[in-house]
Amino acid sequence: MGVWARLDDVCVRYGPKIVMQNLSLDIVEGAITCVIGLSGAGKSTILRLLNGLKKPDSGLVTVQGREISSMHERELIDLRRTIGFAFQFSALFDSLTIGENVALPLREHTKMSNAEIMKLVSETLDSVGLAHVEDRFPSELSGGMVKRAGFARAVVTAPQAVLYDEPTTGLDPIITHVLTDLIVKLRQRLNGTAVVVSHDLESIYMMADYIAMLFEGAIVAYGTVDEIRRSPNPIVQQFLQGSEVGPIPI
Ligand SMILES: Nc1ncnc2c1ncn2[C@@H]1O[C@H](COP(=O)(O)OP(=O)(O)OP(=O)(O)O)[C@@H](O)[C@H]1O
Repeated sequence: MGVWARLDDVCVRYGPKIVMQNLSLDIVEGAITCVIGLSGAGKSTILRLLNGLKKPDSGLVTVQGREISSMHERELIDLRRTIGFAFQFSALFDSLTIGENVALPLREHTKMSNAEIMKLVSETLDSVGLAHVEDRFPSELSGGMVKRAGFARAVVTAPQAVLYDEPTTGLDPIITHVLTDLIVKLRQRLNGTAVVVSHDLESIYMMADYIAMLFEGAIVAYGTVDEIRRSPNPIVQQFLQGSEVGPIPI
């Protein structure tokens, strides 16, 4: 199994605060890796490292075999064309229609004609179960539909990898199930890699090929769903059982 991206001995600070210490993690190509952990553990920072939005203070970040931590912005922009990002709150522009929101990456990154763009937008919206909403505005859709539109925008350029930040947070169990299923289907359709930051265990158990658990900026456990569920590590077990993790020495 290939490696899509690798974090190697990465340290990250925000000002004086150390949020990641000597973290190493391989993201397996063609798989769904879920990153779990308590709030503030550094999960979103992992996504930002993977698309070059955050540079590590030390250590290496390699994506598709290229070391990106020392890349210039121009090269990073090229890299980001191959990585879709589904934001936590979808980040759609309220003043643009759903069709125009989904079209944005195509208008920015390709030389496709308007007709080609609108055709692809319509097909992509169809593939996330949102047919015929191109002319509606985000405020006219339900929370679950807005999330789907955010997924459509993340995948419209057929990226090699898609990063999802809390894709199901705040949604009811039925919509959570549908969106989780959609992440699996989109990964298959793109034949690519997905990294999902989530603390929704039901959803993670449904979709994860691999789980990486973060605790205080370090990986405390990594493995398949079964391996993580059977982990003898008390930090993992407390997290899975939903109780607060106390100051356990690691
Ligand atoms: N731009 C920033 N400036 C200062 N501190 C930051 C910044 N971004 C993140 N942090 C801090 O870094 C730590 C890790 O943040 P991160 O967002 O990666 O955590 P997370 O696990 O995704 O949390 P959550 O589940 O709450 O989104 C947190 O303590 C956060 O307060």
